Amino acid sequence: MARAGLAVARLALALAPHARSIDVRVGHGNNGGDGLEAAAWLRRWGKDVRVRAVPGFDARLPTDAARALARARDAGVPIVDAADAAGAPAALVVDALLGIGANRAPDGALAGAIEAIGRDGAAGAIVLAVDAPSGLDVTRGHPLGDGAVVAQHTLSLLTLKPGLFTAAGRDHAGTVWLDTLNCDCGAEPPDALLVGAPATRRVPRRHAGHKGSFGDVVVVGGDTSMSGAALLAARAAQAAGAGRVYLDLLDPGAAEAGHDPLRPELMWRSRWWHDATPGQLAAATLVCGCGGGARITETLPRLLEAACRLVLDADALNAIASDPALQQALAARGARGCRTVLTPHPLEAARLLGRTTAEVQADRVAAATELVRRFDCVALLKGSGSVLAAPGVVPRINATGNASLASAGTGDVLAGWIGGWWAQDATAGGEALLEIVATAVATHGAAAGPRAAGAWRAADLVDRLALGAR
Ligand SMILES: NC(=O)C1=CN([C@@H]2O[C@H](COP(=O)(O)OP(=O)(O)OC[C@H]3O[C@@H](n4cnc5c(N)ncnc54)[C@H](O)[C@@H]3O)[C@@H](O)[C@H]2O)[C@@H](O)CC1
Repeated sequence: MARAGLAVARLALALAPHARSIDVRVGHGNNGGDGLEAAAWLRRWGKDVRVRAVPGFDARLPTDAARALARARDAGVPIVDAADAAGAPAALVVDALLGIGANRAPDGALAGAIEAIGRDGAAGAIVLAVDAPSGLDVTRGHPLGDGAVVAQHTLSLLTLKPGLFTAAGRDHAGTVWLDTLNCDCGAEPPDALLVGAPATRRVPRRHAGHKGSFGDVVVVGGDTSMSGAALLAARAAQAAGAGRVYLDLLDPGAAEAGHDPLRPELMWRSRWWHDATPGQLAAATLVCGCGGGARITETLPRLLEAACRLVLDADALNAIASDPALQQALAARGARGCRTVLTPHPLEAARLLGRTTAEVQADRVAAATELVRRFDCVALLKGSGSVLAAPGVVPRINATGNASLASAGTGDVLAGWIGGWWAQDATAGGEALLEIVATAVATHGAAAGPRAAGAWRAADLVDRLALGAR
């Protein structure tokens, strides 16, 4: 706790070196103890620090935290009631109300203190949460009650927690920092791992390569009035570096157009899904479902049967969710050595699992893992902090991207982008396939830029991805 408090105080100083006045909001557990230790350090360093504690906190403090309280008092830190609003507003607020011990909806004085931090933040204070924003379920990433602290920074102690990175977690945690406090936590198996930025391509583009060396992608989708979704996926597959990209539009009217004037490199096919030989189906990487509408359903029995590498998105997932025979066909693919990547958003995942979207969002890692268990696939559950799961592998959480990607078509771009990467590394399965998808998701999110500013038009996003892929 002493080390944790020092780490919090150091980060507070680094984040807000200008801050003269600092409020430390303290609860009745060890998280409060960390806050008290930090308050003592900041006071020793000459800051105007106040502890605002929930009523009766001192009677309930665990032993270490009670010692921290004594140290804060010895350092001269004033300790006032959480509801006491006297004094100038603080420039920095340290949230040490509840940490990983939070296990139910805060109420009473604790809920009031969480609201007060919200008001401080709205008034311009920097909010630094100790270990977890108070009131957040740090495993699953959602508030336990009506509200949880919204911090600009969270200092995670010992380990990172999945709920800081997925569901609503990112909106509450802000920038996440880690201090392991010099403890070796490596012995415990992780619940999930963060996706890291790829250093290099797994498969280099050799000088002696040609277009046939970098894989074929076939995009099957684009029912009436939705051909744009399939076009975006095809353009993204090409931007990823696939050697040849084919577009099989299901809307006969749109297919007649025969080419994409902005990307004439794309090759248009009609009913390829029906006419391709088993060898062609086995050789290509299929991206199926983007804007697929009702017509996608008739393609699925053949593609599930014969396509060796299949990315299933959007309407393909909806069609499978409503048809037990297709579900069986999907689940049987793995045993034949056929690989599948599912890319559902939470509603599509809910349909596949026969649950509500809220149930999926309540535990995103569990939902992705369940998709893998049922369908023997790699599952990518999209949304803030996309979760990736594959058989026998620790799930991953992607930390790139932001709400500028919340616009129509960016999911189609992602499906094609994944297909384009996979086509170049066609033998990958298992963990290697998970890494390919992780890389694709991380780069797709990173292309959004560091902050959510406005919204990306999906076609612009493809151009940005293409630049980054070179
Ligand atoms: N080895 C460790 O576990 C370390 C723990 N540290 C600190 O200790 C914290 C965990 O401390 P605690 O386990 O004491 O838990 P907290 O301080 O997070 O919460 C205190 C207690 O409040 C109760 N509680 C949970 N939800 C509540 C609610 N809604 N309303 C009222 N009471 C509620 C729980 O019984 C919990 O034990 C960490 O987050 C971290 O800040 C650090 O000092 C580093 C080392």
